[in-house]
Amino acid sequence: MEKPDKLNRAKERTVLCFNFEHAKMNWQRKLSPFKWKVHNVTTLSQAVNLLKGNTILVAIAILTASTQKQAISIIANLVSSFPQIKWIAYSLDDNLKNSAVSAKFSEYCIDYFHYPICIERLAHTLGHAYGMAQLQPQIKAKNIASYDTATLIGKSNELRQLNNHIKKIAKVDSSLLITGETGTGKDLCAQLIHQQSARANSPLININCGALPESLIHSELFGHEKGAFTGAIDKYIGHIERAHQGTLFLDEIGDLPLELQVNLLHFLENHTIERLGGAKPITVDCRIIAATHIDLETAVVEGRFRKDLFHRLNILRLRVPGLREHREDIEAIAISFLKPFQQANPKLKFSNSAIECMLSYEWPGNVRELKNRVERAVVMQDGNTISNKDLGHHFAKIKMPTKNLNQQREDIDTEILLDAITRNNHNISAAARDLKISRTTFYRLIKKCNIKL
Ligand SMILES: Nc1ncnc2c1ncn2[C@@H]1O[C@H](COP(=O)(O)OP(=O)(O)OP(=O)(O)O)[C@@H](O)[C@H]1O
Repeated sequence: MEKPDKLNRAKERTVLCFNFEHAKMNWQRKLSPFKWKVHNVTTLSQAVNLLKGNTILVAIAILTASTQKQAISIIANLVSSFPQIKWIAYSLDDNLKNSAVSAKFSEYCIDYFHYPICIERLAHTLGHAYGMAQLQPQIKAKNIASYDTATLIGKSNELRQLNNHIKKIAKVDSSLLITGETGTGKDLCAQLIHQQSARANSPLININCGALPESLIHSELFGHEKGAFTGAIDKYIGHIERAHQGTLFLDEIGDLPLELQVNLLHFLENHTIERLGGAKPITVDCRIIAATHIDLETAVVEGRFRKDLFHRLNILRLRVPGLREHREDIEAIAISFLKPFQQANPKLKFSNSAIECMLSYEWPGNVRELKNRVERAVVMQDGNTISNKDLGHHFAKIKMPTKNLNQQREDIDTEILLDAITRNNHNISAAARDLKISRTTFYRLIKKCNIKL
């Protein structure tokens, strides 16, 4: 077994932790004594973005009986695109019930654990998997283009305009503020701007200001020197410094505590930072993109956000529309979210009722909600067709609009006309005679029912 003390001098290794359960588990704390750096992801696109930018050789999938089907489908996709990765499955249930699906795990995973886990054994398996993966010849990830999630799907005027603005904004280096409701695609826009900019070959560092614990946020952003505070056993390079020559994306900027807003403003004005406990300023050259789903102008008026920082960030502005503002893109976006799952099951599709429900829903959680609902529906559906019920409780209750009398009459007329046309080998005069109506009336009805001859 690998003992933490023996690993003190070992190089830190990286493991991807795909948490299908969104369960709160501090894997970093559990595995750091064994010199593992843990990257947590909960969605396919997060995993792909991470794997595209990092050499990761081992991954753990955390699942339960209810998420195993979704998990195996996603792992199968990731294995075909990133074959270098050795997967280990960890079930939070004591056993996986669906034997057909669980058998698949032996195809894709080198080991399987179930709750409760022995962390030393897991660390041993991870070390073994890492060593095995390193012995493989360098395999280049394939099919990555098909996973290139940094694309805004949609042909509506709103998205066309958004893409145009992105192109223009990518050409310049000024600070940018992206606004829009939660889940609209602000993060995706920041990725696109970075990719299309002259800084594309340098890092895009993404910080969620709302997700960092307040006690850590200063050292996470600005870094610290060894011994700067109790527990600072090593020097730590902060996120801002790591964005040197690239782009720094400050998500949920409205959540940044006021005292750190001062430090950030200082950086924006001087392009220098000081690590905690450090004496000398360090110059950092990076483009700043900030995003918020709250109204920063109101936050300024209410004293929750510094006016001077707001003006520094708000040099360029990009508003991402809510999904209900570009409904015509819903179907195409939903189909794009189904694509990764169609690699495992090519017959998978949406029913007409599912599409109609998606088109009429308000989408308060925007594209992210659509994505989550599609992933959920893939797990819930029984055959190959996703129904409105599979999309969630709310969708099961949506009553499909009933057709009015005229529409129903038109349906019946269409059926009768088509039947007569087929019976009479497409001879319109004969079909009209058959129905005891004139040719003119027949043609009028064909036009009314929109039948293409
Ligand atoms: N037009 C689009 N086409 C395809 N995928 C999209 C589109 N817009 C958003 N997405 C996807 O929707 C998900 C949510 O988008 P994103 O994380 O960028 O939203 P956000 O506005 O930054 O959310 P938050 O405010 O919560 O940070 C992501 O997986 C993103 O790739």
